[in-house]
Amino acid sequence: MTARVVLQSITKTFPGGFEALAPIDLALEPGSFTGIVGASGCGKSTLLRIIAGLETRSAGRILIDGEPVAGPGRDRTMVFQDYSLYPWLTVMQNIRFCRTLAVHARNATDSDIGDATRRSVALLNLMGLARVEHAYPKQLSGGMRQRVAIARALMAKPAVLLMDEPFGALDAQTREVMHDLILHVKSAEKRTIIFVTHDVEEAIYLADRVVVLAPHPGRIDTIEDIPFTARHRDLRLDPAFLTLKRRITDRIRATAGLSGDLDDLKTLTAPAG
Ligand SMILES: Nc1ncnc2c1ncn2[C@@H]1O[C@H](COP(=O)(O)OP(=O)(O)OP(=O)(O)O)[C@@H](O)[C@H]1O
Repeated sequence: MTARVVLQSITKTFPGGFEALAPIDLALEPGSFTGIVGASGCGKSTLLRIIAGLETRSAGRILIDGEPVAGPGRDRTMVFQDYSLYPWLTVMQNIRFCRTLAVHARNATDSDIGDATRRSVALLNLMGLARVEHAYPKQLSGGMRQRVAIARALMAKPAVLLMDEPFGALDAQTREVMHDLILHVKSAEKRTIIFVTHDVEEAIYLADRVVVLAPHPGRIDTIEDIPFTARHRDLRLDPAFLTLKRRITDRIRATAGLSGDLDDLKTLTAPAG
């Protein structure tokens, strides 16, 4: 299950009058993977939270497969940087938690329970967690915890998966493993994915489209279609990849009012002689 997501003139002004988002218009095709990047404070998380229904919008509409949505719904789930797992539950119990509540609330049949069990086992395998099914979050590495959080987010078969800096707290090697895992999830699960990150390289590697937001107020600056069809380790060293990375990084710096790049800075600050 996947969905077309349309943002129509979404704005956000926080109480007190701070304009975080100017009108944002964006259409995301079913099964697409959109990376959102931009300078710190440009409104990436605010936009994602509005799509999730965790933050109110000041104006505009969100359409999921043509239907306007207000507030959170099971069609959209979110993965945060800090895992937000329940420490007193095992890996499997964490993955099943929301589903267990939903099943009890609906006076579930044996068939509902059977479906939920099959789904959680499939996700456990998909995320490479079978070995740690009975472990508690504190016994896991950061990468493993984030796998649990992703599996939990996928449990309800959301049409839209929202990810806010999900790998921001992980070391470089673990991030690379997670990148390939999330691409595997994308091909296995076919969700519409929106992924916020500070890391331009990560956005290009994962996404088929990268949206650059400009700050003050947050608005779309540029949209880059990512032309690479296959992902592999060496892609990050491909000249076309590096050119794209440079172009997006330059846009972010320009929108933040930084004109020179780091090489200029080194030249300027290098000792004379
Ligand atoms: N509850 C709030 N009340 C007032 N201002 C807020 C609130 N939440 C966020 N902001 C402001 O809105 C702007 C956008 O914040 P947001 O967290 O969405 O940016 P971001 O691009 O995700 O930032 P970062 O990259 O640093 O995580 C920032 O200037 C922030 O200070």
